[in-house]
Amino acid sequence: MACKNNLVVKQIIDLYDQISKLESLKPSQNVDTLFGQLVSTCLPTDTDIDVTKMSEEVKDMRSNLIKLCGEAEGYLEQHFSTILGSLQKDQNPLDHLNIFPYYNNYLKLGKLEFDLLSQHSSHAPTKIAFVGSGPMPLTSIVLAKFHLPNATFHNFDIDSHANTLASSLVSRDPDLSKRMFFHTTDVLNATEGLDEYDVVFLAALVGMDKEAKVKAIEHLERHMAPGAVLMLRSAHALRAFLYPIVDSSDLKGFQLLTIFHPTDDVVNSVVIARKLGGSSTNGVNGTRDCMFMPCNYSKVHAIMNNRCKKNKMISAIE
Ligand SMILES: C[S@@+](CC[C@H](N)C(=O)[O-])C[C@H]1O[C@@H](n2cnc3c(N)ncnc32)[C@H](O)[C@@H]1O
Repeated sequence: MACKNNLVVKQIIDLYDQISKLESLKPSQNVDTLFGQLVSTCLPTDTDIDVTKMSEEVKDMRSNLIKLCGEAEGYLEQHFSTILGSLQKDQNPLDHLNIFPYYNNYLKLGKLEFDLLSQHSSHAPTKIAFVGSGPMPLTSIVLAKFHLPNATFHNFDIDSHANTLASSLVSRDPDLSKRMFFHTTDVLNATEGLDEYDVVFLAALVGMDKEAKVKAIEHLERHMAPGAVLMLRSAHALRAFLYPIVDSSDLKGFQLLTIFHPTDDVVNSVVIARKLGGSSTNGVNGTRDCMFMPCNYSKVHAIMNNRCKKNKMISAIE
C-alpha cells in the first residue's frame, strides 16, 4: 500500500507542478484537463493515506494546491454563471443548470446533505444560511428546488460580483426569486441575524487552511442560535489534497452529530454539528422548529448504502 500511496502522491505533485505554472486558472481546455485529471486522481478512497502525516514539503504543496483549486473553482462558477445570466430574457437560467460540469455532483451532494440533515431533525428547517455561496449557489438552489420548498435561503459571500451573478441566476424564477436572498460580507463581519437560522452551511472554500477554517467556525459558534445546526464540508483521504479537512476538534461549542465520507464522485465529506445549549424540543427562537433526535446509525447507513456503496460514516450518536 505504501508503494501505491507514493505513486499517487507523485502523480498529484506532477499535476500540481503543471497547474502552478499555468498563466491563468480561468476555464480553458488545458485548465479543464489538468483539474479533471487532478480530481480523478484524488477520488479513490481505497487508500490509507493521511495528508497530515506527510512531509513538510508535501504539506506545503497541499496548502498551495487547495488555494489554486479554490481559485479555479471560483473562475469556473463565474464563467458558467455569466453564460446562464446572459440567456434570452424569456429563458430561466435555472432550467439550464446542467451546462455546469459539476451540476450532477451538486445534485448528489444536496440530496446527501438533506438526507443526513433529516436524520437529525423531525421538522424541516425554514430558514437557512449558506456562507460562501459563490456565483453559482448550487447547494441553495438544489435544496430550495428539490428538498426544502418552504425554506428561505440567505446566501453570504465576500465577493459582491459573485452575489450579482448569483442573484441574476434566480431573479427570473417565480419561486426562488422570492426565497433566495444575497448578502455581501465577510462571514467574520456577519454578526446581526446569524441567530435566526435553523441551519448554517459553511462552504468548503471558506477558510482555506486550518487556522482560517477554525476562525470561521468560532465566529459562527459565537453568533448562531443554541440548537441550530452547522453543516460543514470537509475532505477525506486523497480528496484532502483538494479541500481543507474539518476535524471534530475544530468544533468547540458544537455537538458533533455525523461525519460522512462519500466514496462515489461526491468529492466533499459532510460534517454535521449542533450548537450547544439548545433544548431538544425547541429550535431557533424558542419555537418548536427543529427537533433533534439521535442519529439512527443503521437507518442512515441503510439509506446511504442504497445510493453510494460502502460509505464511511462516523456517527457521534448511536
Ligand atoms: C466559489 S464558491 C464555491 C462554493 C463551493 N460549492 C463550496 O462548497 O466551497 C466559494 C465562495 O466563498 C466565498 N468566500 C471565501 N471566503 C469568504 C468569507 N470569509 N466570507 C464570505 N464568503 C467567502 C468566495 O468569495 C467564493 O465566492
